Amino acid sequence: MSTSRDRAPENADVPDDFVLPELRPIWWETGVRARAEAGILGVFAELPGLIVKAIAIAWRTDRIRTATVAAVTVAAGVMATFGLLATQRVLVELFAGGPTPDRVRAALPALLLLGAATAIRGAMGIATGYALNGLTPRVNQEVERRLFEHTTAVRLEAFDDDAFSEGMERATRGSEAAIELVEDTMNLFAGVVSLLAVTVAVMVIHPLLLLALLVATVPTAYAALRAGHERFKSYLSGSTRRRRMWVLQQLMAERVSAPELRSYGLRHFLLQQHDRVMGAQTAVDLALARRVTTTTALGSATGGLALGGVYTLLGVLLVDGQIPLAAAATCVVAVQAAQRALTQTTFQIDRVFADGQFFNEYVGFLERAVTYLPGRAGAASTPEELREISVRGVSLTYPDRDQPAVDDLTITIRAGETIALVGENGSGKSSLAAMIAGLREPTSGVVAWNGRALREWDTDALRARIGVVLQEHHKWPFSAATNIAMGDLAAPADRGRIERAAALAAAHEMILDLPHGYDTLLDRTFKDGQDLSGGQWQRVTAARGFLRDGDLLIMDEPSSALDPRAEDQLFQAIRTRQGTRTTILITHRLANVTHADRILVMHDGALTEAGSHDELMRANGRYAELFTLQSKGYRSGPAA
Ligand SMILES: Nc1ncnc2c1ncn2[C@@H]1O[C@H](COP(=O)(O)OP(=O)(O)OP(=O)(O)O)[C@@H](O)[C@H]1O
Repeated sequence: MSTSRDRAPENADVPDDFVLPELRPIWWETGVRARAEAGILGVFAELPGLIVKAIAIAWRTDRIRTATVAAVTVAAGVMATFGLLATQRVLVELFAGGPTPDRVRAALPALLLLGAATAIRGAMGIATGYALNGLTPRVNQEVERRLFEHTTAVRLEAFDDDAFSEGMERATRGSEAAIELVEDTMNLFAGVVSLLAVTVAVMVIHPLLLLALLVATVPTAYAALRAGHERFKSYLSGSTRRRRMWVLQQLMAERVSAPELRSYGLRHFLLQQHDRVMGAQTAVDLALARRVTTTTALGSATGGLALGGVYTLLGVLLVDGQIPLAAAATCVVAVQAAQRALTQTTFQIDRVFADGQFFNEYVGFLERAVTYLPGRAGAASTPEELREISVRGVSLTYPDRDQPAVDDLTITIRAGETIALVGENGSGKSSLAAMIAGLREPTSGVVAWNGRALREWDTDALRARIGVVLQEHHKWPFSAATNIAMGDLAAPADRGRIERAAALAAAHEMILDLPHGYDTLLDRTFKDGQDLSGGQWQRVTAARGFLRDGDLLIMDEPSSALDPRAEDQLFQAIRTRQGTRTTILITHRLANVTHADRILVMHDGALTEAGSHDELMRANGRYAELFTLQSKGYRSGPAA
């Protein structure tokens, strides 16, 4: 009997229920979704509001360029009207009776006028492009800057709110869409002005021709909008498939999945899933191509028939002597100009609508972000050197959680003390430390620095006095030296200081061994970039905390990935702070906390024991139990 082990995974068929589950809707489809759902009438209803928004950002960013684009576009439209009227004049003269040289001579002034109008219009087109090219990068800068001013200032709580984090992703796309929205709006404006120009010219020549113009252009324009609608609808219906494709593409091409893909022989499995999803997508794309071709063909056919009708009407009017030959010929030119302007306009309407949705996300996000900005109680003052931190009746409950992570906790820490926070996973140590560091605000109670609540001090000045080495540290994509220097960017980057901080964290020798020493770029995404091991990263992170040399240093699990020698070196460095600087140390390696002035034991968010190592061992409580448990592992040798 053959078992699954006998079959090579390369040849195994993929069971149906292995297909990827549906992913949550993706932000970049916002515009598409809204466009597909709005229908053509909905688009027209929302368009004015979006246009006003686009003009408002452009105006705020650069009034001169915005006004230039608008004025020059209108002027170009006026030139287009002149051009058409001049065309008609030329034709009137050319179709008049008499010898040809005389007719050409008579048409010459109008011909010169036509040449001038065309040249000026061309120059204005260049001027609009120039002003627009100068405007959009500035819009981009302004919009992006505003976004990141908010994302870097909001309280950490914002990142716990799913809607906020998702909104941030969308807003990033929205900030890019701002340029497109401004460009689309200006192009739409140009299209509408061209249409108006043709309309005015045609009305001047003969009012009846306006009707002819409408009949000849509306079916094609409607077909273009409908085809656009079909495309959006099809795109939306393929959204789940596309997300699956996207995940599969990542899984098959990324560095992180590469080792398991090979060791479990997942190549065939993933390729088969890819074929399946891609096959379905291709079928949908082909069906769409058929529908779009039919719609545009129908539109063109109707437009062609209408145009035939218009030409017949022109013929009848001509024969009847109601319009001169020149006017009829100009009408033919005008219809062609109107069709070009209409193609531009319909295309831009779709784009303004779709890009406008993204920009709406951006605007909405900024409005929500304001509610997450840190509040201030009165004028904030600059904190003096730490004398005492008091935590009074502090609780913290995370959103969507019933149980508080920290529950009515009160402690006082005096300057120079080394405090160890210990307790089982999830007991609330990191949450408490985050509140002491001013990174999170308590749900109730107060954390005070020298007797005044943290929120009463200037946030930046307060944070400058605190160094935090986080359990979930960030791997900054900069050189090793910069990664450490970031601990105190206010001070000049001094290599000696950086190296001393690195030495305290057992990172100096290790960094010297890197290909470019302290200048080694710590990110493989970049050319010549290197990655570090978990423990090596932890040393760099601790060095950053030492460099800051704050009144208070909070170290959350700084040694979880360190080898015994590095760990010993790190804790010796922490001990040198004792008596002069304040340190809060969170660790599960209890052998490292025996020197602490006080050990605070947390359980389910509450403080259950406090005292020195000897006191807690004598008390024989939870700490003694955990310490004995851990030290037993070191004492007992291999089983006989
Ligand atoms: N951002 C968050 N959102 C929701 N709940 C959270 C968040 N961070 C922590 N928690 C929850 O709060 C509780 C306390 O977590 P905390 O990280 O403070 O514990 P800890 O004692 O530091 O744990 P560990 O020893 O594992 O680091 C846990 O139940 C955890 O699941």
